[in-house]
Order: sequence, then C-alpha cells, then structure tokens
Amino acid sequence: MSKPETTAVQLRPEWEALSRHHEQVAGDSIRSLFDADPTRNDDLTFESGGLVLDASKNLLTTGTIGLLCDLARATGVPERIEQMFAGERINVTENRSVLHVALRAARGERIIVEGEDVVAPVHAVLDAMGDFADSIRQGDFRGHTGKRIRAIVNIGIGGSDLGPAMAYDALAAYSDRNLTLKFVSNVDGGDIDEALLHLDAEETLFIVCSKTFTTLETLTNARTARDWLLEGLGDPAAVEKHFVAVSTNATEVAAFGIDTANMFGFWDWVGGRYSMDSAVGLSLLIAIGRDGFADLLAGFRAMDQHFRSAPLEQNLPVLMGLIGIWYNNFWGTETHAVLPYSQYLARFPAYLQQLDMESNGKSVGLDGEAVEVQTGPIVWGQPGTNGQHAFFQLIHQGTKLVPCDFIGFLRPVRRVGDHHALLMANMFAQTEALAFGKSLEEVLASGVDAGVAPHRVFPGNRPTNTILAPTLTPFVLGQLIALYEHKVFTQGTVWGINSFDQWGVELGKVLAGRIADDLAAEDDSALDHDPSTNAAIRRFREAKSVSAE
Ligand SMILES: O=P(O)(O)OC[C@H]1O[C@](O)(CO)[C@@H](O)[C@@H]1O
Repeated sequence: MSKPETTAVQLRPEWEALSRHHEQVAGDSIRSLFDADPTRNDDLTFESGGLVLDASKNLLTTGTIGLLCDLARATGVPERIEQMFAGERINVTENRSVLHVALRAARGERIIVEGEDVVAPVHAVLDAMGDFADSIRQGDFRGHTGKRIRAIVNIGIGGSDLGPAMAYDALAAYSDRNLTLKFVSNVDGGDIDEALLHLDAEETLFIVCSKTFTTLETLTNARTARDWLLEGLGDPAAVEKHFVAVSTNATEVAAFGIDTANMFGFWDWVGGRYSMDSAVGLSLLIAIGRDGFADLLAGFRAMDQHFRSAPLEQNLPVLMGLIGIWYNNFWGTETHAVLPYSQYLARFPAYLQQLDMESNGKSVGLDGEAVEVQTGPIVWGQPGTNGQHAFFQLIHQGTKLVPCDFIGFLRPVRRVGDHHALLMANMFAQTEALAFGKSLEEVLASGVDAGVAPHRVFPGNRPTNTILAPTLTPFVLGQLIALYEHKVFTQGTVWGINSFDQWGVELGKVLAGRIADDLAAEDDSALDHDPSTNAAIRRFREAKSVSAE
C-alpha cells in the first residue's frame, strides 16, 4: 500500500483559522445570532431536489460556513469526490475502488474502471432482481410443493441486514401487503427461532445475504433455516426452491449448497454498509416492486449528482459534514443525535450507526500515522415523538452539548386524522425550545415559585439541523441515505482517514472463533486467555455441564 503524502489537518492554516473563529464566537448564543440577523435562516437554508436543510439554529454564521468550506478545499474534498466517482482505488487499505455511486447510475451511463464499464453489469443484476421479484409477486415462482411464496426471510448482518431492514420499515406503505418479510441477523438463536415461529416452510423463501459468505452469524442462521426447511418439507431438493443467495463469493455460495444460478451478485467495490442499493436490497425490491426500487435509486442518484456538482457552500452533504466537524472538533462534542419524526424511519438511526461509526470510527490516518484530532462521533437516536419522552431531558437540560438532526416530512405517507400536524408541531417545538430555551426571568414571570424556578430554566443554545422533505417516498429515502453517505465521506476526507475499511471488527471475530472452540473442548486445561476471560469461559462450561446432567 502506498502512503500518500498528507499534512495533518490540525496543522493547516484553515484549521487554525477555525480555532480562532471559535474563540471569537464561543460567547454567542443562537438567540443573539438571530437578534443580530433576524433573517439569517434565509442565508442558512439549503435545498437539493426538494430536500431542505435549515442550518440556522446552529452555533455558526455564514462566516463559519466559509471557513469550513476553506478547510474542505484545503483537505481536497472536491478532488476526492471526483476520485470516488472516477473509480479510483481510494480504499487504500483494501486496494479497492469505492463505487456505490455506480449502483444507482442511470442505465446507459458509463463508468469505466480499469477499462471495463461497471454500469452495464449493475443493470443486468437489477434486471434479474426485478424479474425474480415479479415472478414472486405474481405467483409464478413457487415453492417446492407448488405453493406461492408468501414469506421472505433475509438472513444477513451489518450491511447485509440493516439497510434492507430499515428501508422495508421505511417503505412499508409502498410494500406488497400479501408478503411477510422478516430479517434475521443475530447469532442469538432467539432471533431465527422467533422469526420462523408462524411461518410455513412451503411458502417461505430465504435470502442468504452476505458479501463474503463467510460471516459466522449469517452462515449459522442459514444452516438453522435449512434444517427447519428440511424438517418441514423432508426433501433436500427443496433447498433449490427456497434458498437464494446475495453475495460476491460464488465459491462459498456453492459450498453452502445454493445453486449459483440462484445467486445475485455484486462487487468488491461496494462496501457492506454502502450496499443496500445493490443486490443486498433484493428483499426490499420484492416488497416494493421494481418500480419502487427504481424510484429509490433515482433518489440516491439525485443526491449523488448534487454532491458532485453543487458548490461546497450549497452542497447539502458537504455542509452537514462540515457542521458536524465544527461541533466535533471545535466545540468538543462527542455524540450526534439523529431524530426522524417518522415512525417509518424508526430504524434509520441504527442504520446510520453502522454507516457512520464503522466508516469513521478510526484513529489512524491514510498516511498510517495516528490521527491527532477527534474523528467520527457516537451516533444515536430514536424517532420523535418517542425520544422526547425518554432522553430529550438530557438534550434540553443536561451538561452535554448534543448536536441533533431533526428529520421531518411536510405531508404524511397516509393521512390518519390530525396526527401529522401534531407530530410536526412537536418537531418544530423541539428545535425552537432547544435553540431559544426559557430564561429564569421568563420562568419567574410565568408565576413559578422561586425555589423551583432554576429547575425549570431551559438554557437553550442547543444546536439542531432541520431537514424537511415533501413526504416519505422511495425517492426521498434514497436522497436521505445518499445525503448521509456523502456526509460521512466528506468528514472522513477532512480528517484524512479511510472511511471504507473496517479492520476494527476483526479481532473480536478471531477471538470468538477461538473461544467457541474453548467452550466446546473436552477440558479447560488449555485455556490461555486473560484471567477474567478464562473465568467467564469456565462459568459457561460449568453451567453447560449442569444443564446437560
Ligand atoms: O456481508 P457480510 O460479508 O456477511 O458482512 C456483514 C458485515 O460484517 C462487517 O464486515 C462487520 O463485521 C460489515 O462491514 C458487514 O456489513
């Protein structure tokens, strides 16, 4: 691996300029910023394809945005965007291109990587997925005993689970309600046990989804699913009609016993957490149909084009990335909350946790040296209004500064009474309360007892982004996901890290393999872990021998 020449970001004059700027503005409040410039939201509201970002309830000015964009230019964000779209091997530790943007390129577009167009094969797989989905939705594809497929179980984990699972919930209103979809990920047997509880083997299709097809959880669950199917149908030939695979690894798919004719492929230039718009989205495509999936891809594509072409000062993913850096690196915040005001997006924060934290949870730079600035934040969140009744207390009155993204929709997916207006009233109220708070004088003036008054003060000055979209459609979901994908890339570029590997997950996997052997071994004389781990293994072995008696 060649080590690029880089300047540590904290040594750049643009970083220094931001540090000085922070000292100058640290005493400002969001309230004082609005007092000084009552129309600042006009200058701090940005739009792309109907998606609106109002960044005015942040601890920043247009001057801050200018300085942050200078930093982005100095660290090569525009060049890195071009390198990604051109298929350069920017994932240097794995020597791979990073081309999830090719997954949503329009039919007929060409992206040439090492002499080969990658867009035509993408559309060949999409076409095969669409045909397969049609045959299931129309009842042409049948199970081993001739019954229609009515339940689909996606078996995968991480990027092979979170994306389709999140999007299936998000787009439930667009899904074929005659089909039941389940997502099984955890190696905890309870996951698959519960998922299979009310399913009929004759009507169930398993999609075994794994980029590598070597992942312990997925293969363990897939074997359990196969046993369950064979127990139900009694004929090994049934596997062919009830199992398909999504993978880059045909050899392992065949070794598992799935005919590679029933495999939907993708490529090593698609990272797991960037893969939901590849064949990894097969379960989703079956649920929402090929047109729905095409709309989703069009939404991704619209945001890709915006990211590639909009000036940095107007570029939504770049701005969200830079605002995150402003808090993470200059205000010292540790976490970032994502708060969708949509029950359909309940799993969006969990999806973003992998996208963001697996991408930017790094402490070594592209040059192999330790990074000396803070990198990726801890990402967390829950849908509104539920979060309000759980952890918003801390965001309003706690000692920690938590920058938040509030995501809402102008119209509901389906109107149910006046729920939507109440939902959105809450979202707007929260961002107002967080920004402007309620002073001691205001609390006292409202007649509150002086002894209790301090407890009822809202300090305000808590920063939020407001993201508004017309309504939650497949297109809008695609825009939102791509918005966050490119935000993460922007941040990784400024910090000088590789957002596309995940070596940090490996050690635990290796140790788990060794410990699984230890748990199954005849005796514990060979245990060679630390004393605490050895003791835990012994406790487990003892409990096992007691329950076996
Ligand atoms: O799709 P696979 O190869 O089963 O991997 C699943 C997940 O495991 C990880 O490698 C982390 O362990 C993720 O990056 C990936 O999305």
